[in-house]
Amino acid sequence: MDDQPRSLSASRFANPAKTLRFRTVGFDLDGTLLETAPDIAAALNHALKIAGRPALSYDEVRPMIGGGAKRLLARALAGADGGRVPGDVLDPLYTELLDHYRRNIAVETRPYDGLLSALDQLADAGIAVGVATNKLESLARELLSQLGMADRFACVIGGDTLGTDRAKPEPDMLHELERRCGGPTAFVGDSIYDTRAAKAAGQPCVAVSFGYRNEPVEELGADRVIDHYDDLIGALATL
Ligand SMILES: O=C(O)COP(=O)(O)O
Ligand SMILES: [Mg+2]
Repeated sequence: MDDQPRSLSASRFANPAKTLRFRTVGFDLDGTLLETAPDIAAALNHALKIAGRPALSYDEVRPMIGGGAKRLLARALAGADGGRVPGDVLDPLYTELLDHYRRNIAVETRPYDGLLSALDQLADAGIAVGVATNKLESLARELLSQLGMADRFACVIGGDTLGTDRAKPEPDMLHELERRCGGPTAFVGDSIYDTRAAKAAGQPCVAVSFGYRNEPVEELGADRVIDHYDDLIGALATL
C-alpha cells in the first residue's frame, strides 16, 4: 500500500485543469464534440432525394454545417447559384430531414478522439461543461443521451431554446450558458458561428481544426486553435 500521502500540489499537477481560471467551458456540438456529418449528410440526402435532387457527398456537406439544419437544407437546395428557396418548398423538406435525422441520429456519429478524457479532467477539476449548439435542443439532447453523454453536461442550449433569431453567431446562447453554469466561461467551437458568438459574448474562444467550416481555421479569429483534444486543457490554461 502506498503510505506516502500525496501533497495537494502533487494532485494539482496530476490534473492541469485544476489550475484553469474558468468556472465553465462551453462547447459547440456538431464538428466540435461530435463527428455528426455522416448522419446529417444521410438526412440531408433523404430530403434531396424527395426533392428530385442528386445526393451530395460527405465532403460537400461538411462545410455547410454550422448554422442549423434549415440553413443547411436551404444552402443545399439553392446550389451553386445561391438563390432563395421559397418556404412552401423548404418547409416540408425540412420536416422530412428532421424526421429522418431523429430516427437515425447516432448511426455513425461519434465523439472526437480524446474528448471524453478532456471532459473527465474538467469534471475532476470541478469545472462545469455546457453545450451551445445551433441544432434543435431536442435533437442535441437525444443525441447526447443515445451516446451516453447527457449526464456530462450541466446545460444544453439549442438553436431554438431562446428563439431562432438569437442563435449563434448572436451572443445570446453563450450568455445564457454562462448564466446557467456560472462564469468566467471559455467557449470551444469549430466554425465562424462559434468564434463570432464567443467574441460578441466576451468569452475567450478555442477553435478545433478538425470540424466543419468554409475557411482556413486561422481565419476564424479564435484565441487558440487545437488539432486534438489532448491539447485542450493546455490551450485553455493560456487564456
Ligand atoms: O446543426 C448545425 O448546423 C450546427 O450545429 P452546431 O452549432 O452544433 O455546429
Ligand atoms: Mg459546429
